[in-house]
Amino acid sequence: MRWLTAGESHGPALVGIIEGLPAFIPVTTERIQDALARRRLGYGRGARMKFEKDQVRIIGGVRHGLTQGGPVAIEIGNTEWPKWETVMSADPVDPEVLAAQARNAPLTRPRPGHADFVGMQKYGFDEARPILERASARETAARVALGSVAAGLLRELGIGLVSHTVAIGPVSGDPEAPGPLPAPDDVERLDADPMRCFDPELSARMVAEVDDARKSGDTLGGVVEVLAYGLPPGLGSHVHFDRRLDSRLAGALMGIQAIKGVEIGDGFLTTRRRGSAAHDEIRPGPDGVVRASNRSGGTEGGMSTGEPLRVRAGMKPIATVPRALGTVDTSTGEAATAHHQRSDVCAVPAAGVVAEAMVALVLADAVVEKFGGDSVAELARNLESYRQALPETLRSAPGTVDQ
Ligand SMILES: Cc1cc2nc3c(=O)[nH]c(=O)nc-3n(C[C@H](O)[C@H](O)[C@H](O)COP(=O)(O)O)c2cc1C
Ligand SMILES: C=C(O[C@@H]1CC(C(=O)O)=C[C@@H](OP(=O)(O)O)[C@H]1O)C(=O)O
Repeated sequence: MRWLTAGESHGPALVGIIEGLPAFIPVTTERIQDALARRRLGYGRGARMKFEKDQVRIIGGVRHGLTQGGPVAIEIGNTEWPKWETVMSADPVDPEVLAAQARNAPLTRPRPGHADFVGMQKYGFDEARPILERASARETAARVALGSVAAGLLRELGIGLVSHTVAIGPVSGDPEAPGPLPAPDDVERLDADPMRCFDPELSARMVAEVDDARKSGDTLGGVVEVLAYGLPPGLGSHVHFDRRLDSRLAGALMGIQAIKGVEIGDGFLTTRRRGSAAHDEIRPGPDGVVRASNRSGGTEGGMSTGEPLRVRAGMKPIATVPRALGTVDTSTGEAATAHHQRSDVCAVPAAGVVAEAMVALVLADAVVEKFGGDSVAELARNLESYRQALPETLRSAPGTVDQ
């Protein structure tokens, strides 16, 4: 399976293409639109989330609500395009017409924490517009659209995903005593929460933190967690670094704009424990082998164990800080303050939805790789025969975790 996105933040549209998925995955415009609406959720986002709309058009690979086995291409049109038609025109524009556009003023005060400055150095531009247009996390809309196709395949195999916010800035629960974990059935409840947080009391403290940051002209980051239930054991492999499921998940999550850390299971917390309190003991159970805990987060040796997958991604605070940061004006070499028009105060809840999409893409890839098949039915058959072929003493009975 492979996938690709194209498009700029203020371009006419984003495009995503995914190839290598079987036929008969349910995909509709409405489903993709719903997935994209979830990415716009969350307290702390800026004005752009309100006035800009995502317009979904499936342009290949799907017929009558089902994939056909060929590449699926999805276009996400941008309703703001008419305002940017000249500034972002693909074809050459009369320099006089361009000069008259206030929106085209050269961005020569690169923003620290963005791709602006190093992008200008690397690609040889004398202003940041061509860099920031592609670096913008607007691109994550295309990933979420593709992720919804991948999640559709996983759903057909009984694999369900959910994401939630676990920290905003310094506000988080007790890492040693986490509350109950959400399940895929909790998605609606989570989406209704302003921070997409499972604990209402914690959510209220997160909202207060966002309000406080906004008041002081500042921004926030945080941590999201993605959970996947119903995975078979054995996705990924121990045999090579780039076949490990944990390494593929970490790469995919680090590939989201502003993600600075990834943890699998208890992650860095595990490093503070002794070995006797760090791993998940294997026990015989009435319906198969069970685990005493799931500290590993559902992977061992780079493979899924069959227990719930639990991965976290840490997002740095939004880099376009209203209380503008110091920079250099590259047209003069003088000290200056960075460009700031508007920005999100906090986009962590949206990053959770993007992280969920990235995990869905990695898992769908790993499932297709292990079980193959050109139709969902063939893939499901292959998965079932793998489960059935496991001798009794090697069969897991997952979901028994009591941390
Ligand atoms: C969903 C989402 C929304 C974001 N919104 C903003 C924003 O409004 N302003 C901003 O400065 N950065 C925003 N970012 C982060 C920037 O895209 C990111 O800081 C930039 O790409 C540089 O980060 P990097 O060094 O990790 O690539 C957002 C990121 C995500 C995932
Ligand atoms: C448009 C989206 O996110 C944008 C991502 C983003 C950034 O720098 O990454 C900066 C903001 O855009 P602007 O600077 O134009 O206000 C966000 O609104 C989106 O998520 O759809």
